[in-house]
Amino acid sequence: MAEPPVLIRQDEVEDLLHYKDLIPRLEVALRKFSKLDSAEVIQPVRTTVPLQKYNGFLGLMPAYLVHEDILCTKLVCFYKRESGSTLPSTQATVLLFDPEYGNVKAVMDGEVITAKRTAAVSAISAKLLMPAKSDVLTILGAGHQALSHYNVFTETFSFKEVRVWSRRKETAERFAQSTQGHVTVWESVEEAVNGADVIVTVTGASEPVLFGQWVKPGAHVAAVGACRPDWRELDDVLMRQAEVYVDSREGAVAESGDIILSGFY
Ligand SMILES: NC(=O)C1=CN([C@@H]2O[C@H](COP(=O)(O)OP(=O)(O)OC[C@H]3O[C@@H](n4cnc5c(N)ncnc54)[C@H](O)[C@@H]3O)[C@@H](O)[C@H]2O)C=CC1
Ligand SMILES: O=C(O)C1=NCCCC1
Repeated sequence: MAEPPVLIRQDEVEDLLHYKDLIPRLEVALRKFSKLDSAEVIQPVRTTVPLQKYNGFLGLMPAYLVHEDILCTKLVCFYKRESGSTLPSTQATVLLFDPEYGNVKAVMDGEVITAKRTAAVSAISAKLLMPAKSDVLTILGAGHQALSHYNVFTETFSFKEVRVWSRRKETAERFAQSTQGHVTVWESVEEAVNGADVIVTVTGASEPVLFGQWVKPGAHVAAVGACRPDWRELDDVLMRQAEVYVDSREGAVAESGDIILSGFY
C-alpha cells in the first residue's frame, strides 16, 4: 500500500520556494510548454467550475512533465470580492502524484506557489521584453499578487522608482508600508503610469483600468489580473497598439478577457 501523502504547509512552502530557484526552473518549463505541439509538457487548458452563488470559480489545473516524470495538479478557488471584503480572493492546493502508481505523494499549500509562480512568470516576461533601460515600475492593484510582483521585480531588477495605485488609496498606502523598499502611492492610474517603463496589472477589475493613451511607447505591461473571458484590465487601444506575447495561445483565447473582448484574436 502506498505511503500517505506528505503535507507541506504554507510556511514551509514559503521557506522552500525561492525566486532564484523558481525562475530558472520556470524558464525551462515555459520554453518546453510554449513550443508548438509540445509533447514534453502536457498541460490542457484548465477546467473551471463556476460557483455562481459565491461569485467565484474552481479551477482544475493538471500538468505532466514527461521527461521529468512529474505529475501534479493545482486546485484553486478564486472569487470576485466586494471592495472591503475580508474573505480571501484565492485559495489553492497543489497535489503531487506518483505517476506510475497514481497515489498522491504530497499535498502542498498553493497560496504561496500561486503568488510566487505568477510573479516569477511576469518577471521572466519583463527580463525578455522590457526596455533595456527601465527605471520606473508601476503596480496597479495592491493585493497578494501586487506584493509578490513587487518582491520579485525588485529582487531581479534595479528600478529607480516603484509606484503603486489601488482603487482605494488606503489600500495602496498599506501596501507601500508593507514593502521593504520605498513605494510611492498614486491616486490616479493615468498619473501612476505616466513615463513608466514596466506596468504590472494585478487588479480584480472586470472593466479596463489601463488605457493605451497613457502608456509610454515601448513600455512592458505584464497583464495578470483578467484571467476570465469576461474580465478586463487593458482597453482596446492598448491591446491594438501592443505586441502581445502569451505562454499558451489555446489558454489565452479561452480565458483572457483582454484578448477576447478587444477582438485581438
Ligand atoms: N494570471 C494568473 O495566473 C493569475 C491571476 N490572478 C488574478 O490576479 C488578480 C489579483 O489577484 P490577488 O492579488 O491574489 O487578489 P487580491 O484580492 O489580493 O487583490 C486584488 C486587488 O485588486 C483590486 N481590485 C479589485 N477589484 C478591482 C476593480 N474592479 N478595479 C480595480 N481594482 C480592483 C483590489 O482592491 C486589490 O488591490 C485577480 O483577478 C486574480 O484572479 C491571480 C493569480 C494568478
Ligand atoms: O494560478 C492561477 O492561474 C490562478 N488563476 C486565476 C486566479 C487564481 C489563480
